[in-house]
Amino acid sequence: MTKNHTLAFAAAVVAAVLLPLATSNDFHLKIIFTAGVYYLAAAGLNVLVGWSGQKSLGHAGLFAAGAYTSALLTAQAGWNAWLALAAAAVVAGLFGVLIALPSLRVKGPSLSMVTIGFGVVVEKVVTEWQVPFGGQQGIYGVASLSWGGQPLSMRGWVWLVLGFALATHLMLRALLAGKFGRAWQAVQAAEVAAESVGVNVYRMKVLAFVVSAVTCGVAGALIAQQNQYINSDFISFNLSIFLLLVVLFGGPSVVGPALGAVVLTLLDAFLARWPGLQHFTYGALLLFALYAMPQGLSGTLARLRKPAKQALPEGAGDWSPRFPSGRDASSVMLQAEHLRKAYGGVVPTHDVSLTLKPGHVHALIGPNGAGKTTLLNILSGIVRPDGGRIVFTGHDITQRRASQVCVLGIARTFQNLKLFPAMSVLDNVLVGLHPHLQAGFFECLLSLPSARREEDAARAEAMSLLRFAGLEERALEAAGSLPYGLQRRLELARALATHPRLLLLDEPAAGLNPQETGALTELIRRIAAKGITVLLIEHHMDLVMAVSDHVVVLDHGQKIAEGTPAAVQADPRVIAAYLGVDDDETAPIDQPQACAA
Ligand SMILES: Nc1ncnc2c1ncn2[C@@H]1O[C@H](COP(=O)(O)OP(=O)(O)OP(=O)(O)O)[C@@H](O)[C@H]1O
Repeated sequence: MTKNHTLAFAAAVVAAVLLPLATSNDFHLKIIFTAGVYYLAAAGLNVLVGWSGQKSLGHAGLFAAGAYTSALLTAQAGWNAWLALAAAAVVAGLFGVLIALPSLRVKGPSLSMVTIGFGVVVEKVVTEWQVPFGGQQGIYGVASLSWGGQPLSMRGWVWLVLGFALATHLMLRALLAGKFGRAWQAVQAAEVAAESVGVNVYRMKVLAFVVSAVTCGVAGALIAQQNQYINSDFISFNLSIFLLLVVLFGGPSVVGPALGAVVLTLLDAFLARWPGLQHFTYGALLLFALYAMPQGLSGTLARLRKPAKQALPEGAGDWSPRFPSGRDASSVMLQAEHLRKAYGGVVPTHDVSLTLKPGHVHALIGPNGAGKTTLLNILSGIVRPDGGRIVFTGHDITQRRASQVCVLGIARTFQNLKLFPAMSVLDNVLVGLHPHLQAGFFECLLSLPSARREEDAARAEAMSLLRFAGLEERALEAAGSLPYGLQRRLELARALATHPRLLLLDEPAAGLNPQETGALTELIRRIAAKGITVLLIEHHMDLVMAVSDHVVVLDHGQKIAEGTPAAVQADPRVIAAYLGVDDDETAPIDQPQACAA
């Protein structure tokens, strides 16, 4: 924790202790309690919506799962109220898994649709089913939490919920500041890029959903136990919208849900006298938050504050790859055989075979539309081939997903940059280290010393890598604010952070000026000298000729030539493919511009 955060947190603890003592009016205490409960629900939902970028419109259903679990277990099965509260968290989490597993497999608005459906079904079930949910009358006799054998007073409830809120804040803050928070942000910014640096996007989305389900379930259970009663009036579609509004209005920072919960609970209490106005106001606020404050109230306030000057983290000596290959012309690092990919009538990969040797720099060239990027996508697991086989360091990776391919040691960059632009340069590189960080979910949530040590070591390593790539001074800047040439360099550094054995570069010099291209050539040479095998797609022939040991030429999805740069340069089939002329009309490729896209 920084000094500022420690002070702010200490102030919040003091306020949480004193605030309930400032009033004995039960109505006022209930408002504070309600704000605390909404904060709990929204804090988890913020992980899903604000951090991982998934929208849910049915979290009232998960609120209900927690509320009815605690109600049924205490009122009908006679469970201890504290145990029932824990069970509510578990049951809501299980519902979260059940919803997330199928709905997060597909892209687009499917999660929103499934969650709307879930919310509506839950509302109908608890309204219509007399047994066990008591129909519209609901369930009476829900046991209140007790302390020292006595049910909690209203003031006791407020202390309890504020204590839960502060603990939740601390845990989520620790979780979001580390590898999980970065991975969720990466998923939100560019799923394909996140997957290509070893983040299992699907698993991260499911995890975010489960976190949101658990906090919503606890919030629901607290409402049922404090009221000692629950019915379907608590669980309407409006609640789902309200929770989403708290998150969007508060903003996606760690304190956003707290700001949103306080402001909107007060507004809700104020507008209670005019129910007709309530929904109109929420709709208007939602529109206002979306259009005028895309970063929510917390983002707007943060922009007004002068940013604190941060010191650059220390590096950890010279950067070196963990799995350097010796240069060996007689062994094979990657063998691709008879690869094929068709998109309808277009066949960008047609029976392509390829051998990559450890420690070598291979180049893949060919005219526009020859199928180079498609081949790179297949090798990196982003596109599944229709036929053929790829064996990499003894593993058949033909049908593996990109994150698994990355974990085995293949990293890549993209023709069209895919950085995480709102994240810092340092965090972009730290996402690249994700597959090598061992700390588990609970270690990060509880900020255990093992997780903190690993995080410190990761930062030091990322700084060393940034120094290697010439980006050290830019470490704390937003990646999207770097000049284009440095963004390309950063994407390369992020790929290196995954500690690849094989680095795939898709047109790394695209859009660079001659000086930047020269610097990039130098960087690729240094990477190769460190023992990392490279496969490079490039249209800049001078770069290809300067760094490659071996060149493969594609045309119309087929391999038409391969060999040393000099041999390929003089090959009449290659010249014909580039110039689109007959073999006997061709001259050797000696002008870089002749091949430039
Ligand atoms: N997802 C897709 N759906 C349909 N067609 C595709 C898809 N991806 C690639 N193609 C087509 O496959 C062909 C090869 O594309 P690819 O991007 O692999 O070529 P390239 O050699 O990398 O070209 P460039 O040098 O211009 O980047 C093109 O005709 C392209 O339109």
